[in-house]
Amino acid sequence: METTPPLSDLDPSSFSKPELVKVTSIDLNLNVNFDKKILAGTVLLGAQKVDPKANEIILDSMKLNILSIYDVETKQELSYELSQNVKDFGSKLTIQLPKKESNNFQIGIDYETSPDATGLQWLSPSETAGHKHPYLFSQFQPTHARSVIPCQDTPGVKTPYKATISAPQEFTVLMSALQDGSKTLPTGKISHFVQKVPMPSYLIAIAVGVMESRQIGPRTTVWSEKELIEESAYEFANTEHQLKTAEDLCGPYVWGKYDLLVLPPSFPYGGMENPCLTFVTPTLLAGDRSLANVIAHEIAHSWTGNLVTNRNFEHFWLNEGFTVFIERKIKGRLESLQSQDFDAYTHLSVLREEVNRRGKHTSLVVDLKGTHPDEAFSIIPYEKGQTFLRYLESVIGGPAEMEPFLRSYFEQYKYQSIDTDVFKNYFKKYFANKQEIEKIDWQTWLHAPGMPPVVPNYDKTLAIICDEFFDKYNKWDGTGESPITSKEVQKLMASQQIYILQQILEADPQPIDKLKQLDSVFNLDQTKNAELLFLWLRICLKAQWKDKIDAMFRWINTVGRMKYVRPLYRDLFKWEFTRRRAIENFKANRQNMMHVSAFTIAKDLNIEK
Ligand SMILES: CC/C=C\C/C=C\C[C@@H](O)/C=C/C=C/C=C\[C@@H](O)CCCC(=O)O
Ligand SMILES: [Zn+2]
Repeated sequence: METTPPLSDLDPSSFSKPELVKVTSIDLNLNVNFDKKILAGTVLLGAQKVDPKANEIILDSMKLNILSIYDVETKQELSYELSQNVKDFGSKLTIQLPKKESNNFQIGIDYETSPDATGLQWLSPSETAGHKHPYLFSQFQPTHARSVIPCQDTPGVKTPYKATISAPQEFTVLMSALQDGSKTLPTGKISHFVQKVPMPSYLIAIAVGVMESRQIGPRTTVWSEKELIEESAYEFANTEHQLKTAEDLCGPYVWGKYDLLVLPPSFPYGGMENPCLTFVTPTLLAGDRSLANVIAHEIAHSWTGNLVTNRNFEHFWLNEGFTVFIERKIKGRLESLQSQDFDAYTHLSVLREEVNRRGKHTSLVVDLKGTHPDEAFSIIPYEKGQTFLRYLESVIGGPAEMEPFLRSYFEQYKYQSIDTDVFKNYFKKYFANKQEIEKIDWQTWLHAPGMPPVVPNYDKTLAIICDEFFDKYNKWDGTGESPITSKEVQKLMASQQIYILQQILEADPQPIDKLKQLDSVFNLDQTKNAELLFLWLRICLKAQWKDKIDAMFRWINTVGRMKYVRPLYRDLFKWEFTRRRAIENFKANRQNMMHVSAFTIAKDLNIEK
């Protein structure tokens, strides 16, 4: 009986042992039941012995109601054991393999999910924009696929998948796969999907809702509820340009379609790189395309993460650091090198805040034994990871050297899952003729906590303009006219306005009268830009501006994106005046949050279950 967190040599977050018998394909046939909030049906798993002596296959599962397990060929029932549930990691499912000559198996599992499956969010009509129909969406990264599918829930295992999903007639079903036809029957609608490219379980995704769509490019359709479809089509109109630029940088796009799904506001992340169908938060809908860099980020994952995948989440920086690095290169090519460097430079202060908050657990490669990846999640693998790659680029002679290397690395490791040593060795081999690589301190960069040991020499043209604005504002005593005017501010890019607010947030708490002026100059109470609103609310909280508290609670009760909600909850918790209300508000709303948000905010607020 397993009672402690998994401790496999390959993945400390999974019970599975693909080194003995590995899953080679997944074929789902599930019915969506909105009344019971469950998915029910069958999964057929293709499996292959890796160790010829193995006689069982080990899977991950979490709160699944397993009804029967059988050999698909002979229909013979297979005996299995489901271990006790280990908090946050689920249960180990051990299935005896049928005795036969061949090393290949087809195992059928009839099962149902639990209404509180951690990987699914079931929304009531009132939680959607249309207020008429329920909605279902998934978020499987890092380890929540096991709450929906009995599988080897480790990024070390990649498989193709197929799915047949039955849902009520008026609903659209979308998955991280290509659509393979659908038919409407009196009993409901049946949709078929096929994903031929092998991928890890965390990239399987499903959304079911009453939606509309608009084609916005030759390979891109944007989906959302009717209420957001026009805004979404406008906001993401540059997707094909971003995708083409990414192909120039990284090589051919192998996934066929690149669709976008704009989810209801409770979606916990900015975006999730589900293949063929990126999921995004509606907080990207700024009205001026200023937050569409998140789409470039998700596009970049089509190579970094989805094609070349971290072997387990201790090497998450291989997914995210590379993705931010490519995302900024896309921006560099589409806008300017100054914008590319501005993004990298200004995110150093976001990185610094997180490094200071987390202290010692801030290395690039992390130890996840006994720690759930959702708990370890932070901006560090993103920003420290991209800083490392930018440093490596400068050491080997710049983009003209680094970009061909990146293409070669993607080509070499596509469809595989790798760890940091694989990358390091490939880099060293590729640049073996360059003496400069001897000076790279791999140990410090990869394994030491803290800020990056070297900060690249970024172009600061766009940042200097912001520094001047900040200095004028900071030196101002708050009397008379504001030294910065709305006319001047409107001429700045949204990212520059964001950076100015970031600096104000980092400075000492501001007098409220000065903040009133700042509000009117930046038009902050009216802004549609969620980044600006987020920083504005934090600045107001830091100033202990009591009149703003109700607005803050209203926002954190509608928006689920953790990037915003977690720091705001932490700030509200820090101030004694709002602490109790923050805890009570969280307790009253946690059942409407996705599992990952409730799990991490509870930890931020020191609340045990
Ligand atoms: C050092 C980190 C170690 C382990 C973390 C592993 C997995 C992280 C897991 O919690 C899931 C992450 C999913 C991320 C999805 C999208 C993000 O890129 C969004 C970033 C924040 C945002 O923009 O809202
Ligand atoms: Zn990412």
